[in-house]
Parts: sequence; C-alpha cells; structure tokens
Amino acid sequence: MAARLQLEGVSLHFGGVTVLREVGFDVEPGQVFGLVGPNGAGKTSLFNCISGHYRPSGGSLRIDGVEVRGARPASMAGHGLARTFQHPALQLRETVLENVMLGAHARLPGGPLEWSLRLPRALRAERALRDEALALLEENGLGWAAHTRADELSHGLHKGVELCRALMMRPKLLLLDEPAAGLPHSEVEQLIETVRRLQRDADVTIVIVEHHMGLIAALTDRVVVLDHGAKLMEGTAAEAQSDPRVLEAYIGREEADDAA
Ligand SMILES: Nc1ncnc2c1ncn2[C@@H]1O[C@H](COP(=O)(O)OP(=O)(O)OP(=O)(O)O)[C@@H](O)[C@H]1O
Repeated sequence: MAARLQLEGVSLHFGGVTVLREVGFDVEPGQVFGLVGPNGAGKTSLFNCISGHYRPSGGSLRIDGVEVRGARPASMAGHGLARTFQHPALQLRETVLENVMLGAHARLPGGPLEWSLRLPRALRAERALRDEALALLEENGLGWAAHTRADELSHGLHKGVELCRALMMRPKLLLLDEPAAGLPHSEVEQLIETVRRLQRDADVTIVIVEHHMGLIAALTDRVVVLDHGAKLMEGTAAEAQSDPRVLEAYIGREEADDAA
C-alpha cells in the first residue's frame, strides 16, 4: 500500500545556521509530489531529514501515522522508504545485478550465520531475488547491462541502476533526488515514462526533488516550493510556475549567485 507522508514544523539547524524553518505538508498515498526551489533552498536537507540521514532539530515526520523523526537511515526500509541520491553511490567494482540485489537486503530471511553457511533457504532466497532483480532491470531497459561492472557505465545509467536498487526494496514511499540532473533530453523523456509506469502499476507514493520544471509539470500532482529553508507556497506545478513569489525567489537567488 502506498504510504501517507506528513511533515509538521520540521526545522533543521547546523550550529548557528538555520537550514529548514518549520516546514510542513502532507503527501497523500499514491501521489507524485514535487519539492522545488532555488539552489540552497533546503530540498536535499529535507530529504535527508525524511530518510533519517539528518536529525531534524524540531517538528514531526510521520509515515502512515508513525513518527519517524530521528529514526536511523538503516531502519527506514522497515517503514517502507527507499530513496535515490543526487550523486548515485553504487558499488563500482560490482556488477549492475549485484548492485540492484543490494536493495533487497532488508527483505532477506535468516541471519548472517545462515548466509555464511549458504544454507538451502538462503540459497533459494538469493535465487528468487536474483530473478526479481533481473526482471526489474529488464523492465527498466537495463537488462543488457546486468552483468556489466558498474564502473563501465555512464552517469545516466548509474541513475537507472540506482532507481532499480531502490525499487528492489518494494517501497511504499520513494524519494527521488534530482533524478533528471545531468541527463540528456531523450533520457529525461524515458525517466518521465518510468515514473508514470510506477505511478500506474507500483502502488507507491513518490516525492521528487528536481530543477527540471518540464519533468515536474509532467509528473506531479502537487508541489511545495522551498526558499531559504521555508515553505514559500504549495499548489500545482502550474500554480507554482505562475506565482510571482516563486519567480522572485528564483531571480533573487540568480542575482545572489551572480554577485558571489
Ligand atoms: N551538513 C551540512 N552542514 C552545514 N550546512 C549544510 C549541511 N547540509 C546542507 N547545508 C546547508 O543547507 C542549505 C541547504 O542546502 P541543500 O543542499 O539542502 O539545498 P538544495 O535546495 O537541495 O540545493 P540544490 O538545489 O543546490 O541541491 C545550504 O546553505 C547548505 O550549505
């Protein structure tokens, strides 16, 4: 079942620096939700709070009504959460298939002893996961690369492999951090098709951080715009794109970047 995500008053400080100021919004089960805003607005920091990589200084984060603020990243799979990163971190010396299978670690039966002894149940589970990972790679157009080492693939393909690794967790909440960054136009089109397919078939709630407004407009049901760590507005992508406060925030940030 796709998850409901609820944020209330989420704040984050690093020393004297305020990175997030009382951010709150609800994401309904099955929605594709966009998180946008100029560089440095706090989007990735907010993702890091949701996925347990950062501990918020205040506020509440609930997945299906369960408070997860302060939970460690490793325990977030247990809450149905999977994510991708702005810069995919793959095991570069391992094959694509091995990388994707790593996404299923939380679903493996038995303990380390059973695995080190290669007991029959562990071997059967491994075979089933291997078949599942291969099917997932095929579905996402990467079947041909299954036995290639990750360091032999391009940046765009790394992003595809990372998405498959996240999907191996069978998440009910999927966070995608700038999935289109660095992709050529044709691959962005493919990515849009992939997310549409997930929306249709996978019973998952998806939150996307992205600067590519074409992708946000094509995919999202709602967006939140962040600026200087605070929520500037919430609405549809079209409402965000025509909101003068949003335009001003982007222009202001460009001017600040130019002056720097
Ligand atoms: N670990 C950290 N320590 C100190 N400051 C941090 C840390 N992580 C993020 N920040 C600061 O928080 C602010 C928000 O950064 P963040 O990366 O979340 O923004 P963003 O909206 O994702 O930007 P971009 O679109 O450029 O990726 C920035 O000023 C950044 O320097």
